[in-house]
Amino acid sequence: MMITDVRQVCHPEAVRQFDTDALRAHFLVDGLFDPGTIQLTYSHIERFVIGGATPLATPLRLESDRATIGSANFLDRRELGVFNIGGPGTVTTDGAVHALGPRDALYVAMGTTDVVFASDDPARPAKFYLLSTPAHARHATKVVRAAEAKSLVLGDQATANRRTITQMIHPDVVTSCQLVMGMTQLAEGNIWNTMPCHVHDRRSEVYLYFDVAPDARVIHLMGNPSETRHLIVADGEAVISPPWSIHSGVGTRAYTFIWGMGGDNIDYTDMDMVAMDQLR
Ligand SMILES: O=C[C@H](O)[C@@H](O)CC(=O)C(=O)O
Ligand SMILES: [Zn+2]
Repeated sequence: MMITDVRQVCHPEAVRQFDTDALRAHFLVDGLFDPGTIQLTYSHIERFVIGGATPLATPLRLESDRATIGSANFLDRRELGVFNIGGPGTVTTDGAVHALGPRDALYVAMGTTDVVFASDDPARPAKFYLLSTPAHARHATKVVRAAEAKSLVLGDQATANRRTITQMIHPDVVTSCQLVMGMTQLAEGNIWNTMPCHVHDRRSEVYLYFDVAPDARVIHLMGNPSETRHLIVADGEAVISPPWSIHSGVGTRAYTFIWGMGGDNIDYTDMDMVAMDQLR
């Protein structure tokens, strides 16, 4: 499988000059859930691979790309987080079948040679969101059900950011090398995700927005706190957040997103809050 979408690292001083098309070309990832395909984007930010697998009647196998990944199997030196945002399906890792219902996740260990995605019903396909980072130790492959993960309810209706944060690939739930992932669901009538916002220069992050109604959008905020930019994001689209960037968003109505991080530590709370008067 050839990975044709490769994103380079951008210096924040360069990003200041980007127009809308350039910002989207560098930081927005769309087309992830093209039915019957696996889509992969390689980012030199944290060497994330961001992907979607949407199997129909034929199961789909995750293959490496020697030129991009540099190893025979995709996970020879990587770990993988899989979140199912579609109908029920299975992920088979080296012959072990893991059933993933809607919103369930799977941590896949480094060194797994064979990963196959399937849908239970092609008429209601599973949609597997994939996020992979380099890894240097093998930890156990583990299914994480949303109901069994760690949940936090944050924010208030008055500030329109009442939301449930479910920490799924998190040190209290599953052991990983550097990958930390979870899901944040906005309560009905709430639209802001993380605001006041933060940066964490030690780690980069990717947001995948979903449960976005066809006629709704999320205005994703990025950039240096004093030099913000925005991306208008539709359902099933992801945004790469460099280490120097804020990552926050406001929807035209409630939505859900999966956040995933890689970098220098796995401490979810390691964030540098940005004071409101620093934002421009
Ligand atoms: O570093 C942590 C991440 O930015 C997210 O987990 C934030 C988030 O889900 C939220 O506030 O709604
Ligand atoms: Zn963050």
